[in-house]
Amino acid sequence: MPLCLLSTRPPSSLTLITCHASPGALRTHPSPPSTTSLSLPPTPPPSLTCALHCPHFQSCSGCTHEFNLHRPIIVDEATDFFKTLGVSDFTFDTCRLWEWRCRAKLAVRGSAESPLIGLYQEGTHNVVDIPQCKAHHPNINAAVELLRRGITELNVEPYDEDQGTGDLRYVQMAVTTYNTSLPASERYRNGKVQVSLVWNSRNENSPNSEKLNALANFLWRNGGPKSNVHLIHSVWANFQTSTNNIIFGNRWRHLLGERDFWEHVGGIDIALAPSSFGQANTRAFDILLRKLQKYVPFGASVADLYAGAGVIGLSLAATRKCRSVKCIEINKESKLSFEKTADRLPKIVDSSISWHHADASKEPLSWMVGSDVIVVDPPRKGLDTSLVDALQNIKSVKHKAKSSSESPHEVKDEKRPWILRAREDSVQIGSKTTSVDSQALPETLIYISCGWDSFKEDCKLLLSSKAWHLEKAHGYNFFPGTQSIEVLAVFKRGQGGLKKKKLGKKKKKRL
Ligand SMILES: C[S@@+](CC[C@H](N)C(=O)[O-])C[C@H]1O[C@@H](n2cnc3c(N)ncnc32)[C@H](O)[C@@H]1O
Repeated sequence: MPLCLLSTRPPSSLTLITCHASPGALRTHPSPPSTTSLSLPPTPPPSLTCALHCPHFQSCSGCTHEFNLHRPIIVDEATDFFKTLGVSDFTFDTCRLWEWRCRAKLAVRGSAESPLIGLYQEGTHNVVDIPQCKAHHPNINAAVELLRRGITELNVEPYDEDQGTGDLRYVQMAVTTYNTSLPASERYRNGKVQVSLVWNSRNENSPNSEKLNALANFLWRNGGPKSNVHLIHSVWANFQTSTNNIIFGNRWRHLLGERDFWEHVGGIDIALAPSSFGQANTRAFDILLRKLQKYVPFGASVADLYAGAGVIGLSLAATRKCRSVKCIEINKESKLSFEKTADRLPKIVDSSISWHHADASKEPLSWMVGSDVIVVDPPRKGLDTSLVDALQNIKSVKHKAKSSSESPHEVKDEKRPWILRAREDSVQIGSKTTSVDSQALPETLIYISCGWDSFKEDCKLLLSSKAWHLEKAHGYNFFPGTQSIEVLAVFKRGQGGLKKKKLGKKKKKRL
């Protein structure tokens, strides 16, 4: 009997919705338990075919609903929301339902004899072990089991939050599914795991670093290329001694395996350092990127705000032959990954590409003016207020920009420290002389959101200003098992609906 049937939680919806999961999504689900009965069991209702079937559902906080994974209830709300705003063709892509998570940050607690590696129980700091997590890529679960063995055999003490003692605090597991020596159909299943051990010490010279090296060697010996099952891509250490809730410290060390971690999404090879933001659902992100590309005109100039390692901007540079791409990101650690990715773009890409270490909320207009398309992909809390303000007042920018032929970030006698810092940490790739109309205002705003509530607020604010209207919206099942969806919304400048109505009236008069 599937474990979900033992659950005391009611199904999240009593209505049975037809399962629209693509065959690819369903194929990856573990086969149902074999039966000794000669007669075939009745076909399960769709809610069960698309159910989580995870033994940790009751205790783990990672998933919040276990039925109808293909269609979180929030999709109905999103469909209605967009309809009231004039977009009646909102689409929702089901994506992969199980084993979708290629990036996980897990707490390590308990004892060396009995380690707990997993997520906190809802509302507590008690860690729940999740060895059979159904959301994880299977090789994350396998690497977690290997780590568990290593901790026990080498007597590595997990972190004790109350005392501030112990060695291993967290582990980040990131899977690369890009291995060109395998046929494409086998790459996902054979993903390799980059393991980052978050170690409770200042640096690699601290007294407990021998244990760190021993643990890294254990993982490499038993999961590296010379082991029976090659599972581990590389091992990294991050050093963190702070008592707050921030997982990573500032110091990273590459210990074993390949230094560079490559993935292939949005038509390009991307490098991702463990310190840089990476999307957890690689395959769903690829589907979203391919849709996004269709909304960017060929040859456009693009500003990619909240850019991380610049994956979106660089994918657009390559696939839409953009005139220029400007990526703005607050995390300095993403710069190196951006440079590596930009270096591997096809040689025919002839855009002016730059990455800026900057806070997008400071003088946001200066990043927008001169671009045809703005892409924003903020964290869950949504856009910074100053950015919403700037987008709302975009029309009034024209004459301000006219007073200077250069963007504020280019001014020669600049004294503002954050702009000077941003300049120092910036990277320019390709020619800077590409002709960009420095006074042009963006015509398209593409908003990618992982926070539905904040998106709704930002969306209402943008539309209320009448500076933008909503043209299209798509949803993606980035986090099956939860009520979160990823949204791709396309806004166009001005009041499209009103214009159309006026146009309609004129036509009628002529008739
Ligand atoms: C959801 S991630 C998106 C990253 C990237 N677009 C991608 O898909 O890989 C949000 C990014 O915004 C960055 N960020 C957060 N606040 C920021 C700010 N005020 N200015 C610039 N970047 C910011 C974070 O460091 C993170 O890399």
